[in-house]
Amino acid sequence: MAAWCLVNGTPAQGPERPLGMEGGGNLDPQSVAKMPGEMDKPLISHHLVDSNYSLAEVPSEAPKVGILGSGDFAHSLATRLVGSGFCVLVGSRNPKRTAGLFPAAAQVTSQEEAVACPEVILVAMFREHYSSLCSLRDQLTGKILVDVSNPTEQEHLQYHQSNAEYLASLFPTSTVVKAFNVISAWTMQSGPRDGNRQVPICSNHPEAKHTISLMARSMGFTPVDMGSLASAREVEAMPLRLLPDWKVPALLALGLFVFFYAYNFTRDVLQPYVQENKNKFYKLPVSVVNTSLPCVAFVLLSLVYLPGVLAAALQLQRGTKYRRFPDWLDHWLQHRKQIGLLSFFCAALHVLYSLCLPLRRSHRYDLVNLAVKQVLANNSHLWVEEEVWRMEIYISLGLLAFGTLSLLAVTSLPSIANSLNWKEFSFVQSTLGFVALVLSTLHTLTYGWTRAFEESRYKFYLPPTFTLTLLVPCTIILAKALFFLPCFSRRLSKIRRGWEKDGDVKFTLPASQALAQKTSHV
Ligand SMILES: Cc1cc2nc3c(=O)[nH]c(=O)nc-3n(C[C@H](O)[C@H](O)[C@H](O)COP(=O)(O)OP(=O)(O)OC[C@H]3O[C@@H](n4cnc5c(N)ncnc54)[C@H](O)[C@@H]3O)c2cc1C
Ligand SMILES: NC(=O)C1=CN([C@@H]2O[C@H](COP(=O)(O)OP(=O)(O)OC[C@H]3O[C@@H](n4cnc5c(N)ncnc54)[C@H](OP(=O)(O)O)[C@@H]3O)[C@@H](O)[C@H]2O)C=CC1
Ligand code: HEM
Ligand SMILES: [Cu+2]
Ligand SMILES: [Fe+3]
Repeated sequence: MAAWCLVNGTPAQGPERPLGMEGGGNLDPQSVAKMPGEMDKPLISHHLVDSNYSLAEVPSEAPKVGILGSGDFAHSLATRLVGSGFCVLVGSRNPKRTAGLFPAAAQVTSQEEAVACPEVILVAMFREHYSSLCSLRDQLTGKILVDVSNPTEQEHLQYHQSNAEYLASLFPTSTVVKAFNVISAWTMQSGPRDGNRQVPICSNHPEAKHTISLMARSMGFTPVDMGSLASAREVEAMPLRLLPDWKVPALLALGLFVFFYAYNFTRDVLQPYVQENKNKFYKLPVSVVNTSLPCVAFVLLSLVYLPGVLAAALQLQRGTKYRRFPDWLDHWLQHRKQIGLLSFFCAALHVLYSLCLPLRRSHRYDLVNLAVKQVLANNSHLWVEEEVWRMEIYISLGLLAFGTLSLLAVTSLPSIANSLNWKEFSFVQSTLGFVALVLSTLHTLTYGWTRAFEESRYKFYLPPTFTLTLLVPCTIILAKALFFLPCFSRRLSKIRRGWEKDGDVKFTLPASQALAQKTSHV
């Protein structure tokens, strides 16, 4: 379109073209040639570092960028851009008042002056004030306008047109690019420390998008192409979402905690109070929490491995892998990472709480009281062999389970996950994760021992808490064992290689591969 042709009057010189500044002729070839490789070095461009200039004396050949607005975000943008070697012009309705707030190198002037020279203008204002810029329309013709705005949740619902598209409709002769809205003023000012913050960018003009991508890159961000300006609404919704993938798993964990806490409160505090008139309220902060947390961790861990079993069962029953799983299962499969990490978090808290159990004063009083009782009863040696073994074993199994879970948690860090190949990652996540589930189950079983069968353990007719948690994991372990039987495992591996029960394709596996499949999957 015409607007864009004006900006990019000269033909492209290759992918590392400078920031669309060639039109103005104020281009520094050296700094441009270095740009992509300089990301890991300080972001101040060479002439600012090497010279004895004060920052106020920016060489005139630095690429020029205009900013409209003098608020918080404008200030952060100006600071970052000056630090990245740009010549910044800030356009304010009241330059005298605001000039003192900006770095000396940024020139604060009237709006008209700020947009006269630069080819790129960042609009750091709120949507409702865009229309006040209409008097600048002629001067903005052919220039790139960058919309950095974030709508509030209410605005996002109220307007069907994104802020960027609205800006584009006000300035049909300019090119509008959506960028930088996901970055907070703080990050913008301090700079991304790991040089890895992503900035989604979209525009209807590929050249303008490319220009702003290079600009983002030289500011230390990683541009992500989001396509045309029609995506702006989606890009504007991004900062409105609060940890979207974590919402359901976190609510699930919270719900389980509330349930188990109420259950344990009823059994361990309410029942003694009501039926035996004993005051056990001291158990609320540590004891009841440490009976609830491990149950949450254990249930969440089994919920990580249950959907895999359900998926396999469904495939076996349907006799094909070419039918979509139901939505709930699909969604569940996709949230296993979050559920698993929450399980790890609860398990880690359980470990810390468990280690602190003997530190409590209540525990010391219990010990002393027991000792006094022993003395009065004239018992010199208290040692129940079975109890000793039970505890040694369940503690050890708990430690092993937690160690294995830690491995899973570590490999889910992106830096570690990226260094593993697919097979290694799935060995840790799928195989070791299942081992962790088995170890946790054994830990819980040895902790529970015969208590599930003792009538005195049923408070208010409620069974001991751990019995509630065992059903799902035991089902999973049984199902996995079942799928390991040759008749099921052979059928499952055939299905996963594309065989269909009712299909025309007859599929047979080479014997050696059938064996490998059997051991790798279930
Ligand atoms: C502390 C912790 C951290 C975790 N971190 C991560 C993480 O970073 N990333 C992550 O993804 N998960 C993570 N998880 C979740 C979990 O470890 C993984 O999802 C794990 O791979 C699940 O293993 P699985 O054996 O149940 O399922 P999978 O091996 O994924 O298999 C699930 C099901 O998918 C189907 N399937 C498998 N292969 C095929 C095929 N070729 N064709 C068709 N269908 C197939 C089958 O029905 C199978 O049963 C974490 C868990 C924990 C506890
Ligand atoms: N703060 C942040 O962390 C982030 C902000 N953003 C976006 O950046 C934009 C600016 O945000 P922010 O800097 O925080 O807001 P501020 O309120 O601090 O700044 C807005 C600026 O707009 C200018 N302006 C121009 N015309 C008008 C007008 N008619 N009425 C009022 N002000 C006008 C003002 O500058 P002057 O008086 O000099 O003309 C004012 O300083 C918003 O769209 C926001 O969504 C995006 C990402 C992060
Ligand atoms: C270092 C590792 C661990 C240690 C030292 C440990 C220790 C303990 C202790 C001391 C108890 C008894 C709590 C009480 O007296 O109320 C217990 C119970 C339990 N633990 Fe662990 N544990 C560990 C790891 C785990 C892990 C990884 C899980 C599962 C994810 C787990 C699940 C449970 C469960 C379900 C109970 C039964 C809770 C109840 O019903 O009272 N533990 N553990
Ligand atoms: Cu054009
Ligand atoms: Fe979701």
